[in-house]
Amino acid sequence: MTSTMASTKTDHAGGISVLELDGRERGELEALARTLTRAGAGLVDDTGWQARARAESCRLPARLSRTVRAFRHDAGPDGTLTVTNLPVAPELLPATPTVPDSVERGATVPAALAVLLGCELGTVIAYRDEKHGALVQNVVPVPTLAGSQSNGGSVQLEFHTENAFHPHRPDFVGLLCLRPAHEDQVGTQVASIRRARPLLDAATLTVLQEDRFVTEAPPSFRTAELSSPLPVLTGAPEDPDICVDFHATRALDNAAEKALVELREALSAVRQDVVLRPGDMIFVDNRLVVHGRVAFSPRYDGTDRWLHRVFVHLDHRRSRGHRPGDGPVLT
Ligand SMILES: O=C(O)CCC(=O)C(=O)O
Ligand SMILES: [Fe+2]
Repeated sequence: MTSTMASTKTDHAGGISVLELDGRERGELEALARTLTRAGAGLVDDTGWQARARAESCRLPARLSRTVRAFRHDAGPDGTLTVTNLPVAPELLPATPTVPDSVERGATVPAALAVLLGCELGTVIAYRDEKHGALVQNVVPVPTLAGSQSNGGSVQLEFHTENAFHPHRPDFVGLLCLRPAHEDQVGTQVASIRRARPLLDAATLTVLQEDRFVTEAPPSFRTAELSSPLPVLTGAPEDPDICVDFHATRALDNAAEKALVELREALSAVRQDVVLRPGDMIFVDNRLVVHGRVAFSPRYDGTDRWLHRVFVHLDHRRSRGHRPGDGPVLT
């Protein structure tokens, strides 16, 4: 299935939810983001700036606010929300970065937009061992990472729950497109367990709910090497959460391995490819949806695909033990 970003908000039956901002809403949001570029030290990772962004997020256009809050309450069968026509002007951007661990420290208009929308959804957080703990990260192709299962790669990125190994993984992942891929068809891929579950038989679902899987941490996370044995599906059996990374999760026995293969097939069958264009921001409910990306061919000449990424938690307090100094960055 392919979803285009052309429509106004669709209902849940017709594909993933899309909210297209109108010209007035886009203008209001641009003014708000511009205010934030001048606030405080003008740095996203400054706690004073973040407090200001939280306060300003109360002034989002009402329709956007309503849509984000409804999505937070229930992310729907596809577990994703895409907001389009955000005020991003690709012609005004610097060259797409090409270095590993690239982040956006400056409170630019796109960085402010990503944080504003993230604040409306919950609390924007980051991880110390990933991209220097910066709140706004760049998803860009990096030559030395081309073949890697990371967002700097350009090979097919396997379906994953973001930071699946981490006890406080994000509740939501937001990806804002600044610059599209050359092919104009490089898709972020999403697949919801709410769509895939009906394709799985009862015995497979039972195995997936048992402590028969371990997930490795990426090499950059030095603190946690391997999760304890855990289920892939948790919570209400008729509407479970999913936590799996098809690159990093291993089954502990043959039946569990078979269940993992079947889960992957079911998710692939309900997969949707989302081609993000400049000014499109997709939010993925990381408890219901796995995401990945198709392979593509970067040029590394400053014109490649460029996304900003933010992570959102709903319960900031719950991760306090992982947040030294009560800041937004988790260990
Ligand atoms: O490049 C994409 O569309 C998604 C990359 C990804 O999985 C991530 O940044 O978390
Ligand atoms: Fe990801």
